[in-house]
Amino acid sequence: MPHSQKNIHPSETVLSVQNLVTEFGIEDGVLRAIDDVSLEVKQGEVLGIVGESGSGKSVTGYSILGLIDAPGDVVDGKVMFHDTDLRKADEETLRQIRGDGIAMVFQDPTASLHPMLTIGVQMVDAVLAHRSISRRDAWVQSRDTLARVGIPSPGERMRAYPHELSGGMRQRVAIAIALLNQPDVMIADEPTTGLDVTIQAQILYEVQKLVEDTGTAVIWITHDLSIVAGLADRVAVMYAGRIVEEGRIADVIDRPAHPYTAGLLASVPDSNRDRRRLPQITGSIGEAHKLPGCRFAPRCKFASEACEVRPVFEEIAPGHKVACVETHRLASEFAEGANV
Ligand SMILES: Nc1ncnc2c1ncn2[C@@H]1O[C@H](COP(=O)(O)OP(=O)(O)OP(=O)(O)O)[C@@H](O)[C@H]1O
Repeated sequence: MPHSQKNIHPSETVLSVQNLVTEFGIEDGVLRAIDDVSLEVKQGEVLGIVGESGSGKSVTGYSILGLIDAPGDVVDGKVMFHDTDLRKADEETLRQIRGDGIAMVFQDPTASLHPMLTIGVQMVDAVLAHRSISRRDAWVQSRDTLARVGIPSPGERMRAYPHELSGGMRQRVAIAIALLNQPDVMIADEPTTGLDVTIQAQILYEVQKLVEDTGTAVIWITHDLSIVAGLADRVAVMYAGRIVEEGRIADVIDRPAHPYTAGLLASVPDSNRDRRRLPQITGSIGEAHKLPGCRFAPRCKFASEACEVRPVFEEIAPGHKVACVETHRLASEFAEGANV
């Protein structure tokens, strides 16, 4: 079916993650890399997952797809893809769903491309792994998908080897391969990091168009809030393995309710807003995974004794959730700022 003919049902939840916990055995015990993570995406929706290095974004993506290997293990939670519980699915079902139902684009495009095979051969094989169509039709579909992600002269690029393409082109090829079988969900893990900002913007624009045309739901993982600001419908902010804030992108950007989100926003250069009143964050995640209470407390200017208990992740406005007992102090700081 051509992409544009796919029926889009924007209210349909395609992927739902409930209370997911993934741990790694490490030298001095167990690291709970993600701790009670819940999220969902609907058809045609873009969810951004944002947080600094070590916050658990990639582990979330890998856990969804059942790609966590020893010494790691998904120890609790549910991952529902439509009606299939992926944690209970057998290897054959998972293999079919990976690529065909949920596709992942990894941080390093080179890692997912075979250096000795042309782009065309790799794409055609990826189509034929999931579809019984002729090689010629698979070739045409591959070429058209390259064109959709903005690759010029796609027929010629099909005959090229990965090393003959620039980093930006290779990344587009990786995204095209992920989209080849019209997956219901694409999980993209920092796929534009390291690319020139103009090329990043182009790729984001093309992804947005694709989402509109095909209804593919996208989970876009990044440490850069400004990237999801222009791309996502909703955003989940992660810190040391937990989601600390989630909501519609405009709500989170205009009224951040967690001091960590406010700190991330403060680091985004934005000439249209006065960010001087936002609390800057210093330090790093460090040993935060070991804290039983709020893991951000050691870096938070609003921290109090109340933060020694794990904050409840609760709704503060329709569709806007936060895990912070001192969020009112952040809000009053904003209010004071508005009066200056
Ligand atoms: N194979 C592993 N063994 C032990 N710990 C791991 C392993 N993979 C990830 N972790 C730990 O899990 C935590 C979350 O890592 P993750 O890669 O998901 O973070 P991230 O937010 O994606 O960061 P980055 O942007 O650097 O990729 C980190 O503390 C990391 O050290």
